[in-house]
Amino acid sequence: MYRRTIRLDDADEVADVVARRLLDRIVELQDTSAQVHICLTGGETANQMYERFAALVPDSALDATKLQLWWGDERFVPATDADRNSLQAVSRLARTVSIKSADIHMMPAQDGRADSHQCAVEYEAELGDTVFDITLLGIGADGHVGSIFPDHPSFEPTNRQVIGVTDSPKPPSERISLTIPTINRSEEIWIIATGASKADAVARALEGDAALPASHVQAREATYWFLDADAAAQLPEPYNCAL
Ligand SMILES: O=C(O)[C@H](O)[C@@H](O)[C@H](O)[C@H](O)COP(=O)(O)O
Repeated sequence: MYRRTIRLDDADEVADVVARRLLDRIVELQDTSAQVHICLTGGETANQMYERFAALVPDSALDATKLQLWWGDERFVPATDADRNSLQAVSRLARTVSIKSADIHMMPAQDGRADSHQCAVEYEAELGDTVFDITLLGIGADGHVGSIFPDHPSFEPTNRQVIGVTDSPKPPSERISLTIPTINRSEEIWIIATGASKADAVARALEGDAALPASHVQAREATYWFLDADAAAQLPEPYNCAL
C-alpha cells in the first residue's frame, strides 16, 4: 500500500499525463485480466483527460471489449441532462472508444424515480463485490471526494456501499455517491487536482486532516495524487517530487 504525489505544471499537463498513464495501465492490466474495472469521476480536469484519452486510443492496443466503466458519484438529474458526470465522460470517450452499453454502469438518473436513496440501493446491487482496478477521483476545494462532503450527513459512517445524498453543498442538491470504504475497494486510486482553489484541501488531505473526506481515501495497492503547480503550492518540500 503506497502513496505518491506527482507534481506537474498545469491542468493541460495533468490531463495529458493521466490520460497516457491510464491508457498504458489499462492495456497492461488487459494482458492478464478478462475485465478491467475503471471507476470514473466528474470534473473539469477529468473531462479534459477523457478527451486526451480518446485522442490517444486509435494508436493504442486498448481492447475496449474488456472495459467495465463505473462512477464514483452522479448528479441525480434527468438522464439527458448535460450535468450528468456519466454523460460528460461517455460523450468524450465515445469519440474513439466503443463500449457496449451493458459495460457502462451509469448510476440511475432521476427520470420518474422515487429518490436518490432508492437508486443508490439499486446501484449497490449492480456493483456487488466489484473491486475497481483504478478509481479516478476529483477533489473539491472543501475536500469533498465523490459526493461525500465535509460536515455533512453524506460523510457519516454507514453500512451502505452507495448512498443517496440530499442537500448537497455543491449543486445539484441531490446526488448518488459511493461511500469512502467503497471508493477504497480499489487496487489503485488516482486523484486529480488542479488550480489554486484546491491547494488548501490538497495539503490538509495529504497531512491527514480527518475532517476532510479526501484524507480518508486510500487504495489497496497504490494511491496517486496528480497535481498541478497551483494545487501543490501548499505542500511541504518532501511532497514536491517530480514525475
Ligand atoms: O459531481 C460533481 O460535482 C463532481 O464529480 C465533483 O465531485 C468533482 O469531481 C470535484 O468537485 C472536482 O471537480 P473539478 O475537477 O472540476 O474541480
